[in-house]
Amino acid sequence: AIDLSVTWLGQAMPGCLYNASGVWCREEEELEAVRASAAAAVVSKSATLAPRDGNPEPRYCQTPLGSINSMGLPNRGFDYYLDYARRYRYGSGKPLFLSLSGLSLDDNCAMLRALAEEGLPAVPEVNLSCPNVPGKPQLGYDFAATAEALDAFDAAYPGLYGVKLPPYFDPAHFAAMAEILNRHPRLAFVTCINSIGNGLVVDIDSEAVVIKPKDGLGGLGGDYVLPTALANVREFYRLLPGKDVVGCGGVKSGREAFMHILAGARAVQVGTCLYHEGPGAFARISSELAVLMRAKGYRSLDAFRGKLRTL
Ligand SMILES: O=C1NC(=O)NC(C(=O)O)N1
Repeated sequence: AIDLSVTWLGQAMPGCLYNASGVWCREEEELEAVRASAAAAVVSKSATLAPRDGNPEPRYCQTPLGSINSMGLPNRGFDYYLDYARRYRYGSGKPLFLSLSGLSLDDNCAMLRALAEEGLPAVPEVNLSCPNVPGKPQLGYDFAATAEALDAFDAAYPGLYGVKLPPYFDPAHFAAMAEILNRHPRLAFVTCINSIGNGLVVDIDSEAVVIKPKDGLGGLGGDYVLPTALANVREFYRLLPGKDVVGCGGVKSGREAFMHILAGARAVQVGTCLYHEGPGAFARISSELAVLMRAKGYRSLDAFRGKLRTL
């Protein structure tokens, strides 16, 4: 039989797939639908301290090659997701991750401290990479600010945590970021990647952009981002010994999930595809991955994780 289970962060997951933060996870009903599906874990929409309406619509658009979004962190506020984490059925064997995207370092630390006080099994995934709050740069592209933030996170939160990284595009940046991340032993995982920020999709019929915020600039997902996502997974898998890399970007079938794991991913998140297909995508992609593994003679993910061949 094919074993798709994953053991990490001191716990076991029944499979390797779950949602990308932001997709099918803003409302409790959505979170519960993911948990009830073949997804192996659940991550909540990035929380800010206070609830947020987010950016004006239209703010999401699907294209033949994926998606563009400038949601602007619409979310129910941290207390809503903390309350869900208090009532979450951890016995289901599916871990709960809480994505945090404070609008300031103080807000991120306040949320981390509040979570720590609860002593819940929920694991924070701190978002260093939202590209869509007007006027706010992606923290993960400011190395000094990231270094300062991680020191503050270590002081605010005693447990294991992860960060959601933006895509990097230069070996010097992979190295610089890895040097910072490797200073933090309780930073247990990085999720690569968030959307490729500030793309522009043009509709030639209307001769206009397709989303309203930022005059049409938004984060790209889907087929557009797969090679960049795989590069970030493979580079950080090599550069962060002892840490896990969660793959995110361009997964729409067993094939891309296989690629991410081959590149080193411990687990794999699904975003754009989930947005359109719904939580049924997890059973389909899992089945496709199992068929692929069987054809290749792999019985578990450990048999091929990180074994991408070079030439
Ligand atoms: O981190 C984020 N990445 C995205 O692509 N969009 C959301 C958002 O805009 O809320 N946040």
